[in-house]
Amino acid sequence: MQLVQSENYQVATEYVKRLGVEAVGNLINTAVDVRRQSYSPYSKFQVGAAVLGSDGMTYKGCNIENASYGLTNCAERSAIFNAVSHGCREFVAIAVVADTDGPCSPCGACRQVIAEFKIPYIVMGNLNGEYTVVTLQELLPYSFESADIKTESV
Ligand SMILES: O=c1ccn([C@H]2C[C@H](O)[C@@H](CO)O2)c(=O)[nH]1
Ligand SMILES: [Zn+2]
Repeated sequence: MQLVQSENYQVATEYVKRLGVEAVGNLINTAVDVRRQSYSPYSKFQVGAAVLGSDGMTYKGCNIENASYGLTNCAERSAIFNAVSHGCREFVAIAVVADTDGPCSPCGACRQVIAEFKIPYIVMGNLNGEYTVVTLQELLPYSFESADIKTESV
């Protein structure tokens, strides 16, 4: 698949340089590949995600829906939970891909989980090879995090 950057081109180019063009391409291709495992009989909207761990491993995830719609797990959270289940808690970047017009953007719930693990770069793509990269700070500014919980004050 021919990859073409869209949206915040200048700043995204800098992020791609930091991550490495090959690493970004591998993450997108892995997300496209695992998207085929999507269990989405209700929305019929297939999503794939791949997260690169600091251990150098790539962990995959797809969206998994449920007859009780609210129990649906998005591809991004599936990928992160897969990584954590394998003992990986530190990450370099996450990619998400779906059949969207522009790059597919993570939902609010996934943004919060991405923030929990402080994943620094988020690669958003689609099946046409259009993609962009944003930082965690750009994706979810003013995030609520563990440091905000003061258990002593209870
Ligand atoms: O970034 C996204 C957006 C949506 N979905 C899933 C949830 C649901 O199964 C379907 C439609 O929202 O797509 C993801 O996995 N990731
Ligand atoms: Zn989500």
